[in-house]
Amino acid sequence: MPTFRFITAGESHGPALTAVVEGAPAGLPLSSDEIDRELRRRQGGYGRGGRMRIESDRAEFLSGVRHGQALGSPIALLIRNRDWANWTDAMSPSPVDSMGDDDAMRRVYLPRPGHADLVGALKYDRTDARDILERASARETAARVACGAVAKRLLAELGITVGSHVASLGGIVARVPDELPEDLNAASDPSPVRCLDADAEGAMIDAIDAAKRAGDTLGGVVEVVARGVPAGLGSHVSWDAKLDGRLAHALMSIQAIKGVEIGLGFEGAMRPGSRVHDPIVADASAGRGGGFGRASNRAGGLEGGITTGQPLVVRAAMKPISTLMQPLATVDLRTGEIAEAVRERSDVCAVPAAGVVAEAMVALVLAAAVLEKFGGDNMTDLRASFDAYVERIRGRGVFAPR
Ligand SMILES: Cc1cc2nc3c(=O)[nH]c(=O)nc-3n(C[C@H](O)[C@H](O)[C@H](O)COP(=O)(O)O)c2cc1C
Ligand SMILES: C=C(O[C@@H]1CC(C(=O)O)=C[C@@H](OP(=O)(O)O)[C@H]1O)C(=O)O
Repeated sequence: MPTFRFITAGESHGPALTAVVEGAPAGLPLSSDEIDRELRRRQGGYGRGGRMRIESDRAEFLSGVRHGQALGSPIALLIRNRDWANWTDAMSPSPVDSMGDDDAMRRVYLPRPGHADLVGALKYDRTDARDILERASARETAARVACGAVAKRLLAELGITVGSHVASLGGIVARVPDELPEDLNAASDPSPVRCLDADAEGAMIDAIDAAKRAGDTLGGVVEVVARGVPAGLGSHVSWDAKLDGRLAHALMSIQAIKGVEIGLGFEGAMRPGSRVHDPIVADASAGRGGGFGRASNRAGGLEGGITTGQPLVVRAAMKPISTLMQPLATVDLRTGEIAEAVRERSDVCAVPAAGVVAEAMVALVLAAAVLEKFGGDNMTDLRASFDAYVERIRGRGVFAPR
């Protein structure tokens, strides 16, 4: 039985993105409509550039699904790039004769600080940074979101949901209610910046407009919350089994994400232990004959790399977009001469979209952890194993939502 994993391929302006998800159990209900809904969510958000007006992302199943259910074989997904029609020469896989036609071939010699242009060109021995940026581009996150939709469907079958909201943008912090809405996405999606605070939303939109006028860009922080996660996913026994580490890796791998927090995160480092750890309390509702409850969830649903049964709360910090219309200094890759970084069509802010991508990555990590613990090459066996486990830990008084 292969482990649950995924891989993506595709350049930003190539013909398509492709992805393969391996290890989804047979019988998992899957529809391209459900994947397309997630793809649409990722394309939205105030502050995105002209490319999102060209694309209208849709996923096609090429393998692994029949009559609306997974077969247990690798699921191959295709998302076509509409913009490809404008790039067929510049991105052609065939050799080109006119090596001198830089404009037609859209070659990039002026690397942008903050993008992969310079380091990639040096490492891969390229003079044209387009050979690097095409793959470094966050266009790839469309494929991640498609894979994440498969993971979300698997989790939903077991009563686990994953949602997100924008916690801050351009330094403007959203006030959030003490109790986050049960259906987080239903509350955050209607906002153009996917934020739960109407006052902050207006200020965030103004900040994006001001950044755009100034030729500048903005970053922010997104918060992902997974509900219905049973206690016991992940493990303390080895460094690479710890779920907190696996989540941090998955989130940090998203383009432009530079920080990850779990629960209180960095705030916890400023407080004494008495105001950080979550007291263990007797909770009759948690299990037969009394059980173990928690007075708070500052740990964000993880202790020792293992889920506690409380909501999983993780945040990811996104740096501002690196393509600036008032460019920073750079050096020409051909000549070594001082120059200004290339100006390309670009987003001003993509924090709302990054929240949707972060949800996908969290869902993929959780789905892998679920399948690791409960196995099952088909949904019937997976459900039976999951239900038996939930029943057992409830019997021990451990809180296990379902
Ligand atoms: C949803 C999303 C959209 C992005 N859009 C752009 C963009 O339009 N222009 C840009 O320069 N960077 C954009 N980025 C960021 C770059 O992809 C990223 O900075 C680059 O790949 C370098 O990787 P690093 O920031 O992780 O070092 C975007 C990132 C995300 C997550
Ligand atoms: C294409 C997407 O995001 C792109 C991410 C990106 C970058 O440099 O990361 C640069 C921009 O691409 P383009 O140069 O074509 O305008 C964004 O639009 C997408 O999210 O689907």
